[in-house]
Amino acid sequence: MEKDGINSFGAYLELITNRNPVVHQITNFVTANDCANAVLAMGGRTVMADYIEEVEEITGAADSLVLNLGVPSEERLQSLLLAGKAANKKRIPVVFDPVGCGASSFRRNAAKKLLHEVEVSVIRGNSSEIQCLFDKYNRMRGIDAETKFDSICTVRKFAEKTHAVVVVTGERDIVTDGDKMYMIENGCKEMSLLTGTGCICSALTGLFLGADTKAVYSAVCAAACVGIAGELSWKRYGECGLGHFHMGLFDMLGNMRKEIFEAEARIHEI
Ligand SMILES: Nc1ncnc2c1ncn2[C@@H]1O[C@H](COP(=O)(O)OP(=O)(O)OP(=O)(O)O)[C@@H](O)[C@H]1O
Ligand SMILES: Cc1ncsc1CCO
Repeated sequence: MEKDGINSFGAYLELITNRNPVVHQITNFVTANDCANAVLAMGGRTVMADYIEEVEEITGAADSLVLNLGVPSEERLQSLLLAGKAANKKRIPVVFDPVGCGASSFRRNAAKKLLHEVEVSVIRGNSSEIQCLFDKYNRMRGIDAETKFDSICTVRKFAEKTHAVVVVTGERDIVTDGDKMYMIENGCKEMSLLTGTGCICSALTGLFLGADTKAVYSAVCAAACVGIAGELSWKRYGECGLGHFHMGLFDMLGNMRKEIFEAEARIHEI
């Protein structure tokens, strides 16, 4: 496992269990429960609120904010913007998950507006979503990734342009802050049979950020944790079926310790 510049992943896991950061997530009804339980399993706390009258106050009391575009509406977009701006004012780190951002012009415009008005620390999406955000491709039929995003240079440029850490998940996850670039090889193909593993990755990025971990390491740790949990759960429960595999993810996230992480993580600086 590559460790240059990453002093101790174990320490980042311990930061979470010592601090129990509160992650405010404005997310979608498809995956909200999984995102909440993933954060709890790893030792964090979470709150989900999107009513315009309370969203800034609740953001202000959190350690990090995750903005997920999964089921957008005009009202929810207002909430995302208000929360994002409240977080920026208090220097609370923000993760943006542009779920299905190419699926409609409303989502595309919403994602653009959000990136324009809110300073985000990390953007995490699948290859189609990141492609769409970078204006390389504007066409997408659904929510999940369809095409391979293989231009490492484009991801790096996107990070430079947005001053955010950019994460592209998929068979291999790519994380860059525009300078350093990491590849995470954890995960298994069966993870795409469950909806929400990407949303969980974004939620856990918020968790590491909320424990004061540097953005690029937060993103690397979160991607590796989800991938490891997926692999271990499939190994243990795959033969039972997708339901057990799904629940097993939370068992494995809950059991994630420094030793397991360091034995299982396949992280390379590229
Ligand atoms: N073919 C694969 N092989 C290994 N890991 C995979 C594969 N496909 C997805 N993953 C893993 O699944 C997780 C989610 O990645 P993915 O790119 O599928 O997110 P997503 O499309 O945004 O998901 P969702 O929208 O369902 O939340 C990541 O940890 C990723 O590494
Ligand atoms: C399937 C789906 N539709 C809106 S959000 C979501 C979960 C994947 O992010």
